[in-house]
Amino acid sequence: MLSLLRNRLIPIYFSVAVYYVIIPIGFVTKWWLTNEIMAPNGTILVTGGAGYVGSHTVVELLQNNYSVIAIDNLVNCYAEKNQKPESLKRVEQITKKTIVFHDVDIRNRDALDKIFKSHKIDAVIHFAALKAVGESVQIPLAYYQNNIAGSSTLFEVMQSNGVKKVVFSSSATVYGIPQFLPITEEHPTGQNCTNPYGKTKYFVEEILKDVCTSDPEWKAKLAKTHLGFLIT
Ligand SMILES: O=c1ccn([C@@H]2O[C@H](COP(=O)(O)OP(=O)(O)O[C@H]3O[C@H](CO)[C@@H](O)[C@H](O)[C@H]3O)[C@@H](O)[C@H]2O)c(=O)[nH]1
Repeated sequence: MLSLLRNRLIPIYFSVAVYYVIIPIGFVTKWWLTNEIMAPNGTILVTGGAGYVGSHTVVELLQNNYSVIAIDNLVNCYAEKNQKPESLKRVEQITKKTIVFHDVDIRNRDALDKIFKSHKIDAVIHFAALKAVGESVQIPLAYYQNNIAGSSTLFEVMQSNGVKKVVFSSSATVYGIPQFLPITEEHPTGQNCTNPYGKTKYFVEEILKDVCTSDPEWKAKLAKTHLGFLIT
């Protein structure tokens, strides 16, 4: 009797338990972990991905198992001819992962559209912008063209490709001269912007608010940073 149990029944019950209980629990747990606890690891387009904050963000994304497509027009970073920007080469060294990179200007609608059509992009983190306060006073039109027209083109291409999630790298300059301290998310924006750079960030925030109001599928986060630190 004992040997029948040991030799036949226990192995059979054990196999049935593995097949019908343990393996399904494993699959359900994996599904639950990937879908409920961690956000599904999708593909993020990072504009201005070769810049200071952009490249650090790319490191975080890769280390958290997102795939990254970085675009940059190289106006404020170094790259040898036909090569990835130096900052992204270093990100690849740190993370031991590969970044898809396109040398593209966000005002170039056709090039942007091609990127959205050739990759399955889940969301965009938008850093590409001119960002020097003093320079923006001297060449305001360049700032309005790059930062506002560029962002608007990017959002149009996102919309026409059904990508409606964006994190926008704004700036604490949208608060202007603070009306109270510490500044909170309730602090008014755009009232005392002291320079064209800050105004471009304020206008793009307003564009995104209007887009989200017009279409509830759009989700936008406005990250206001100062000297690389997230303020609100
Ligand atoms: O039209 C443009 C303008 C700039 N860039 C690129 O965008 C990146 C911007 O990065 P960087 O100049 O290093 O600025 P950061 O200090 O990283 O600025 C980040 O943080 C600022 C707030 O502190 C935001 O205003 C900026 O949008 C955001 O990129 C650079 O690689 C540029 O080459 C573009 O691709 N297209």
